[in-house]
Amino acid sequence: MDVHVTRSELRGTARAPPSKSYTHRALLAAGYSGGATVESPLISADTRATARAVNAFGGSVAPAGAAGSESTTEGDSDGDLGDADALAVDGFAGRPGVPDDVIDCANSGTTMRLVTAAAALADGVTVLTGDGSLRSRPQGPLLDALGDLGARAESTRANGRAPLVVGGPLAGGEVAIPGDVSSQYVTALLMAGAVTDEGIEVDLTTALKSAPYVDITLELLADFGVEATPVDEAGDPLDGAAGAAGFSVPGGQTYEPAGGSYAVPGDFSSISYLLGAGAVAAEPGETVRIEGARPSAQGDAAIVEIVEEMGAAVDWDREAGEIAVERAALSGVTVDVGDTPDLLPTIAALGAVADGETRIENCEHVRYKETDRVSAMAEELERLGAETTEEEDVLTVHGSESDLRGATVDGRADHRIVMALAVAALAAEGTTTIRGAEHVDVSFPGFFETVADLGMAVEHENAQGRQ
Ligand SMILES: O=C(O)C1=C[C@@H](OP(=O)(O)O)[C@@H](O)[C@H](O)C1
Ligand SMILES: C=C(OP(=O)(O)O)C(=O)O
Repeated sequence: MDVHVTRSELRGTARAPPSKSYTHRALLAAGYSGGATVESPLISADTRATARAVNAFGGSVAPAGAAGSESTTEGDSDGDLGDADALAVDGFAGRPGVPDDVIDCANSGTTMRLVTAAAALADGVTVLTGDGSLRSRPQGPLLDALGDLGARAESTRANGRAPLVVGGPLAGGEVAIPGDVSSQYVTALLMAGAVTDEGIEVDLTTALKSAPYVDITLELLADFGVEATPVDEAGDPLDGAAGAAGFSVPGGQTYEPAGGSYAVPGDFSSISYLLGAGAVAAEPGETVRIEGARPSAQGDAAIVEIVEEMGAAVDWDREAGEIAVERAALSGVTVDVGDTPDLLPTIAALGAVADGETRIENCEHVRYKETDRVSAMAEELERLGAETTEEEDVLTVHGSESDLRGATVDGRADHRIVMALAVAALAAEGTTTIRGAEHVDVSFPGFFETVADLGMAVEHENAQGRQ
């Protein structure tokens, strides 16, 4: 589906969608438990894939309060989760069953990594696959780690990519893994390790990128009563994942959230587009307000400071969970995205609108996402008239040389590229057509409706024409 975005001014209040990262973990943790309710979950294409996996392992995920609250669907289905504001999860109590069918992780890297480690606990074989994008992403280090721990963990094409074949059961042990490809491997091993007999010690062979995502895992595990600890070179405990040399999770633990339920906070990666849109296009003298922005372990909350550093007036009431932003003339910044890869598209889009140079450093791992987001943003922003320079580990957007004008851009079948281009389109002269806009369904299903409510001039085009 194409959308046409015309330069426009925004005002008003939007609500951030719930966090994708927390929702994946909460659904799987509830699956590892005897059962739990997940309040205010994100229901999107990616989190439905995790719900399907929980069902496939013998659990069930269904809207809470729905008649019977039982999944009435086949084991590998996500059922009809609708837009439920709570999900009732029946767990498989630490022992995933052998799925009846292949698990389709669709477009979701988090699902594939977390579910691969869960599959290694089952007494039998699980097959996992996904869409073309997911089948091109690296799984090798996780497969090697599970293999070293004694599980069967193979890529059918022997290229470290899905389809994957995983067989257990895994008892636990000590294993080495690189930290600079994906933090999701560590998250996967910690979540599964808690229900092994022996526990798992993870030694990092390279420094951890995307470390705040492991902090999200540690925070959620603690809320489910599960202990896991980052450690330094000497094996001494650390407060957080930053700078960790490894992680330790004792086995034989039980997942159980206090009060039987877990509430998902708002998503700061999604907030980055709303905040960016406000900074670029709020009506002069007016604010764009974003609700659902309570502090949590999310590294992507850094977008608040980044937008401020670029010159926008931002007021974050942490207790109320509300951010207000006013438009300003933005200037370029230098940002290290080692901890915050998902912010790269947003920062690049803001850099194209800003005056001066925006340097986005430490971004090699951003090439391993739904698409190579470094190249994707460099090329698509150029179509809008921006100048960019791409190095392996750095993306530079030369804002002062940019005079953005509407054009047809390709969302690359990647939700974050689509949303970031929509932010840039707000400042481009005339109308920008974004191809593949439906992919926002991966993390922010109501994105275009939400920004239209704030005043973005947006028209959808499907087979029936413009709407
Ligand atoms: O664990 C998570 O929820 C995620 C971790 C990050 O991936 P990497 O650890 O692969 O960088 C991030 O990019 C992804 O969107 C979500
Ligand atoms: C990379 C992302 O997610 P995943 O790794 O789960 O596909 C993302 O949401 O930007």
